[in-house]
Formats: sequence, C-alpha cells, structure tokens
Amino acid sequence: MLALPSPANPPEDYEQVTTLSSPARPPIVIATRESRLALWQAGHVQTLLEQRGHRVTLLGMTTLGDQTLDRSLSKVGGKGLFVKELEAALEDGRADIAVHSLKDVPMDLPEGFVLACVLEREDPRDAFVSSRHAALADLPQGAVVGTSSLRRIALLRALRPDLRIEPLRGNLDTRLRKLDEGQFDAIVLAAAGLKRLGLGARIRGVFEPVDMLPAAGQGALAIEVRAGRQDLIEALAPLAHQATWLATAAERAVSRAMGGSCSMPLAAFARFDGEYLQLGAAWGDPDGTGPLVKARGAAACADLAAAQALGEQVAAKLREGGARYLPG
Ligand SMILES: NCc1[nH]cc(CCC(=O)O)c1CC(=O)O
Repeated sequence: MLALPSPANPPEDYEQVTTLSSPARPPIVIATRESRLALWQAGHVQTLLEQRGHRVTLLGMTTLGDQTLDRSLSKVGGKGLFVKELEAALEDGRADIAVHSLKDVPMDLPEGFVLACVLEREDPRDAFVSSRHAALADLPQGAVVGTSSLRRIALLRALRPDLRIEPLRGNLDTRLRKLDEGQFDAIVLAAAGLKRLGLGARIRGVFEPVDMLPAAGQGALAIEVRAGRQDLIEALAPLAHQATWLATAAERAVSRAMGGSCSMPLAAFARFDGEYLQLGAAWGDPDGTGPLVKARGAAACADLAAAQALGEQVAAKLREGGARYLPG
C-alpha cells in the first residue's frame, strides 16, 4: 500500500516543510553584543538555525563590559559583565537565546538560565600577532607585548621573563589598531576570534598548548536560554558538538573547583585522544609572582559527569601543587 505523508508517517523532510509553512511560529530572537566578533558569532548561529528551517532575528545590545574598555576586566566585575544584559533580555522576553564565547561565560549561570548547547570548537590556541617579528622567540630583549589577560601574562612571563607586558583591552579591531599604531611590538589574541573575522592572515604563529595553555572554553561558542524553554533546547540540540561539550565541561570544572575567579591566572585545556580526554591545567598567583603550578590527567569520558570528575581531579592536583582556591 502506498504510504501517504501524515504526522504519523512523515516524509524525510516533514519537519522542515511544516516549519517553513507555519507563519504562526514566531522567529527565534538572538540577543547579541554589537562587537564585530559577537555579531559574527550570532550570525553564525542564525545561519545554522535557518538551515534547519527556523526563522531567526538578531537583537543587538551594548553591555557594561563593552562600555568599560579603559579598565581591566578583573577590576570592573569580571566576565559576568558581558552576559548579564543579554540575560536580562532573555528574562523579560525581548530575546530567546544568547550566543556567547564560552570563555566569557561564568562557571555558574544565574538561577533560571542554562547552556542549551556548546558548538564545535574553532582553533583553541593563542595567536602571536606582530608586524615586525615572526615569533615570540624573535622578539628582542625587553620588547613590549600587549595583553590584559592574567593567564597570558603569567604564561608569557614563564616563556620570556625579559618582556615588558602592557595592558591591552578593547575589541579585536581596537587591539589590532593599537598594535598597528606602534604601541606594542606584538600582541597575543585568541586564534579563533581572528579566524572568525577573516583576520587569520594577521596570525604570525600559534602557540602550541604546551607553551601557552588556552583558557577554559577558548574557541568554543555556547548558547544560553532560560531554563524550561524546552522548545528552544530541542531546536538547538542539532547544533551541539559532543566532543567539544565534554572537553570544555572538564576545563570549566577545573575553573569552578579553583573558585572561578578571573582575578587569577588559570588555564585549562582538554582534547580527546581516542576515547581518552586529556586535560592539562596551569595556575598562577593572583599577583603574578611565583612559579606556575601545572597538573594534568586523562580519563575515558563518555558523559558529562566523567568529564567534570576529570576536571575536579586535575584541580585537586593543582591544589596539591600549591594552587589556592579563590572565589569569583
Ligand atoms: N576575552 C575576550 C574574548 N572572548 C572570546 C575571544 C575569542 C574567541 C574565543 O575564544 O572563542 C576573545 C578575544 C581574545 O581572547 O583574544
């Protein structure tokens, strides 16, 4: 007998057809910061959702984090600055989802919010950017390197104690402009952000994780929704990338177990080698003195609990090595 398409017996593209022909369904509104990188990231998620038949619009917002470019992030209230205003838009229904660089998402979200999914990771490494010098090793004694990241400062000091490290804030274009104006001999930025904005040609070299361990979540995007928005959680499920999700869960578990503060240098990076998740972490004193404490571990991580347990084990090793818990 010929099987006719019906809700009980859908053709392969049934989902898509009904979605496209259902004008009653409102679009998914993405709350986003208005930096070029944030807009690229929101647009990327928009495209992925549109490819799956959803209608999507963007709601651009300026956050406190974007307005306070003159002071170091750790002094004005930390990473939460970039996400709070987007969460307010989700709370009052102006928007449905927020797209974040996972690196900027606090370890514990406020009550009522969840990460619906983590997308496949871009290059997690840090990039060396300079017009005059090809690599960190080529910088002359005492050269000036721009970065405000406590993690990058601590790791750079370990590699090249002679360098002068100066603060550098602002969005990617601002940071590159300050380099081009001659304020620095070189700067260090996440490779992922540069690549996303088509600025990969500015990368003179990438630091391998053994030399400069990335920050927890670096290079990955996460999508935040209000807890209970099961409709959105289901719509977003196809965008999730399991390996990235487990690796970044292990990394974030290290940060959480160390207190989640962004006023101490902390690096955590995990990747799968076969079925084993290999996790490395490094911790430095908040005042930037003293040697780095390093730890690593590996485990077969098939689920979230195992990945988080690995992160906690590695954090425990950091503490055994002298690292201190510092609440955010
Ligand atoms: N701290 C700001 C920030 N948050 C995310 C990225 C880059 C993209 C990413 O890591 O996903 C950057 C810029 C940088 O660190 O150079």
